[in-house]
Amino acid sequence: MSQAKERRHLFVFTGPDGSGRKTIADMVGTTLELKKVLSYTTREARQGEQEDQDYHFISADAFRTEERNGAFVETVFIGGFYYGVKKADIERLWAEHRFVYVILNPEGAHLLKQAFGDAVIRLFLYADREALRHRQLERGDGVALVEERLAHYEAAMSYLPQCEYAFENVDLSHTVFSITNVIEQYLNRQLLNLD
Ligand SMILES: Nc1ncnc2c1ncn2[C@@H]1O[C@H](COP(=O)(O)OP(=O)(O)OP(=O)(O)O)[C@@H](O)[C@H]1O
Ligand SMILES: Nc1nc2c(ncn2[C@@H]2O[C@H](COP(=O)(O)O)[C@@H](O)[C@H]2O)c(=O)[nH]1
Repeated sequence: MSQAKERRHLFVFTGPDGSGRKTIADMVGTTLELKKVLSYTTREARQGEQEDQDYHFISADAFRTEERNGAFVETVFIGGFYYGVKKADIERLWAEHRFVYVILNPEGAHLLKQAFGDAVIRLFLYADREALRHRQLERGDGVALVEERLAHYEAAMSYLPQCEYAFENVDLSHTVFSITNVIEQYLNRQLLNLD
């Protein structure tokens, strides 16, 4: 079997907080039947979030133990909580599905790129600061939380040039359509290689 037939990809949806990563990743993932790699976090589930669907919610003690055991390929500490992705989860999904996706901040995207190289395709989503403020306030996030997230806006935006693709998320359907087309090219390449 040629190497091309074995090619696996991890699509990383990244960008500033509130840029539409979760909404778009899950819409594209559902359309293309991609499997999602779930992060572990020590924060509480928010209203509407579900265990094993949005995150694996675990205690800080359990997180630290797993971290000591080397389970995580990357971890971050944000707003007083730990977040991380387990290497074994990626490998397990890759064993059955060659195309999987994950939603991370730019720091996590960078670390996954370092860990998995060409297998990682970073899709950077963004919109202007005012649009992000408006969208987060509209969904009911508190002013303080929104402003705290926006304080990291410029730092997150500075990661855009390093990503394989960038999309300004103005019209949601248009963004989903554009990203679906990009990922489909990887799926089609895979099919061609199997001929
Ligand atoms: N193009 C768009 N136009 C208007 N609203 C949008 C658009 N894209 C996403 N949204 C809305 O913006 C909000 C933030 O989107 P989402 O939660 O997907 O972002 P995120 O990058 O995952 O950020 P966070 O981690 O803060 O949730 C949601 O309410 C979502 O419905
Ligand atoms: N580097 C990582 N970043 C992660 C991970 N899981 C989520 N995130 C990012 O953290 C912030 C906060 O998320 P929230 O759901 O609490 O609002 C956001 O930017 C996420 O994309 C992870 O495992 N590693």
